[in-house]
Amino acid sequence: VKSTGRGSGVALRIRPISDAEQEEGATTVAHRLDDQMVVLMDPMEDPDDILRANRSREKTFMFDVAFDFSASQEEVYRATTRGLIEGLISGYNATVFAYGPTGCGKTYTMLGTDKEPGIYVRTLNDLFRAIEETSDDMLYSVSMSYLEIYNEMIRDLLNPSSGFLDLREDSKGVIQVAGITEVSTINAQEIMELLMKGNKQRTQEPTAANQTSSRSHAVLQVAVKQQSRCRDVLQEVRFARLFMIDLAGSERAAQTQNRGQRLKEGAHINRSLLALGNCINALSDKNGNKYVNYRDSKLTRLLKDSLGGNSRTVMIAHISPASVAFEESRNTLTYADRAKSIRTRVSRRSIKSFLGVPLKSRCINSVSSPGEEEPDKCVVPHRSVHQHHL
Ligand SMILES: Nc1ncnc2c1ncn2[C@@H]1O[C@H](COP(=O)(O)OP(=O)(O)OP(=O)(O)O)[C@@H](O)[C@H]1O
Repeated sequence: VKSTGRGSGVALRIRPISDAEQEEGATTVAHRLDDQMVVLMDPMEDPDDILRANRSREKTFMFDVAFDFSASQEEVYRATTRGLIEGLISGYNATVFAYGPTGCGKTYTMLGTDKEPGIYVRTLNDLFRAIEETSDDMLYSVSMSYLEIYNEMIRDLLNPSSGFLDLREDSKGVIQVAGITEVSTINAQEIMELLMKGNKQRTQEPTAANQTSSRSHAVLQVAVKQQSRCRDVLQEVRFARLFMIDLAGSERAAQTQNRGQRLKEGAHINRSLLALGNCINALSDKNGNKYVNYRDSKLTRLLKDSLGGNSRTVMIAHISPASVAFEESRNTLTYADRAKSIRTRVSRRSIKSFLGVPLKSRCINSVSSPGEEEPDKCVVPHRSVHQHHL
């Protein structure tokens, strides 16, 4: 399997067809052709229509890596996320997104089940192992937090009673969630229990498309601080953050027959997804002179340092193989296809310290995003690539 490696990339996962889809009489219209290619067939077009048959019935898409029902959780983890760990413990930020319509397997990929744990736990296990291997020379501290963004409000999934939390910029210019619970356990079983419990706190409501549809974006944040054990030289304290994000369903509000509250949620969900898409679009601009508007949503503000020039970004897009999901699958494939050009320049974020005492300077961010000094001005209109969500 070709891996997204240590860099950025886009993966596509087609989940198994569900019993409900089969009962509806759905056929399979999305197939993985090889390690990278996926084909989607339009179920509405008449296969006997010779004139049109070869023109529009099938569309193929190519990704860094493609999975179908036969892929194990371990395979998906290895090909998409494992390669980010080495960077993380060397001071590079990274972000992994699960994107796709409701019920297509985002939570399955990220959280998974007790028997088939997903990317969260596999990543943390490997991170702790990697840290142990280098702990003779380096001193590490790892902390985790788990939050949701629902209707543009942030809630602590490890302590939901704490109400809505604010984003703040700390003295080093790093965006933090004020008052969030930070956990530093390294026991995998404990972590899984915490995350399962936290996930149950996510705002879920039935939509016509999915009985337990997640209406929020769930964000698992892992912060790694690292310092050389050698105390008699100018030391460097390195910080890096990994965000693993289970996005809310990307489906159109209309498709789920949502009204009132659901529609409002749809608009907010779209606001974050739209802002995310616009940021990715601007970041992937070949000339690098597009303004990246992180301020448009809570999600992109939180991810500012992890999407910019300083980070690796992996998107895992999810689709159903069923004919009944054709429209959504096509929209998702198109969105993911456009996200493919995320190719961020990576630099290491660090602050110097002397004899273990950190200097109170701002973090040195050697690559700044274009236009960053003028956060409220949009210098280039964004391409409207995500209109299918509206
Ligand atoms: N690759 C897979 N293998 C087996 N079962 C899967 C797979 N992907 C998804 N499923 C099952 O499909 C159902 C829906 O998946 P899941 O809850 O992960 O969707 P989702 O995209 O997170 O939806 P939402 O946006 O509503 O939260 C679940 O029962 C899940 O266990």
